[in-house]
Amino acid sequence: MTVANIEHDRDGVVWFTICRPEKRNAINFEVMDKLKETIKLVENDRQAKMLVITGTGEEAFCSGGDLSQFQHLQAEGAKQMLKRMGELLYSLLTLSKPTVALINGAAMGGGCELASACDFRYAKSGSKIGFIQGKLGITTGWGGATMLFEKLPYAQALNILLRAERIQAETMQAYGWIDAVLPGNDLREECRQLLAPYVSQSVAVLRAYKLAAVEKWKSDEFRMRFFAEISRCAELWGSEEHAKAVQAFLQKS
Ligand SMILES: CC[C@@H](C(=O)O)C(=O)SCCNC(=O)CCNC(=O)[C@H](O)C(C)(C)COP(=O)(O)OP(=O)(O)OC[C@H]1O[C@@H](n2cnc3c(N)ncnc32)[C@H](O)[C@@H]1OP(=O)(O)O
Repeated sequence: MTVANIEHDRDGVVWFTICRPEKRNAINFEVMDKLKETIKLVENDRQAKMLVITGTGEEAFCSGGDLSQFQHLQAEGAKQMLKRMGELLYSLLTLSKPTVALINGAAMGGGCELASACDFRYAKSGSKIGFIQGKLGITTGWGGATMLFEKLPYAQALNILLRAERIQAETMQAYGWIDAVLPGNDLREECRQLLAPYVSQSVAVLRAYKLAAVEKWKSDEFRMRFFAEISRCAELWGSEEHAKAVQAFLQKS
């Protein structure tokens, strides 16, 4: 069974849908491979104008890293996993076409980092958003804090990270992280309507603006900060606090 679907629509939008509703669309290594393939495709396909990332089902957009798979990783394995997804989110952040996270339900942990790498975040009303890493005894491990500090006012970003709470989409819109809250009766159609003015532009125009926007993130200094965050998370991964929090979550659910 496929872990993610890749669809092209007639407007030039590529839809990447994580298909693991039974794990609330958690990201495992197979999802990473599919995401890598999709980012490359959108970057190189002359017909592709935009990328939308979403999840299957009503409950979750993405619940972050697959704890059932990643809990067994030793220090070096965890570091490699975090760096591998970090590279992917860095290439998503700096992609030369506009990107959207269509948040169809809860976004937790790394799910928030995936969404933070996108240019726009549209959420179904009532979705819960949680940069909850602090409560798991870790920090954002895929570059999420670095991206948050780029995209939100400093105190707002720090507030979200330090609280590590589940926050309603409507509140995250007031904080500036969500760009549009949608009713969600037909979420994809509601998203398509928001994208219509963008996809009426040529690929060349969309690409030129996107390149202007992401140039600042291509410096060595930015990459250094992005991957230093990942190394700090890797150091916390093997802590007793993290192991206990993951065990508690997996046993409860
Ligand atoms: C690795 C990178 C790191 C980072 O950089 O941030 C991370 O991402 S750490 C992971 C952070 N995520 C979490 O802590 C898990 C968050 N999940 C939840 O809070 C909830 O599952 C939900 C997303 C709010 C959905 O709640 P609900 O609809 O009530 O579903 P359940 O909680 O009952 O879960 C159903 C089912 O799915 C399994 N599940 C959910 N999330 C994960 C996950 N991240 N990894 C693995 N499995 C996950 C859960 O265990 C249940 O399984 P079963 O009991 O077998 O049905």
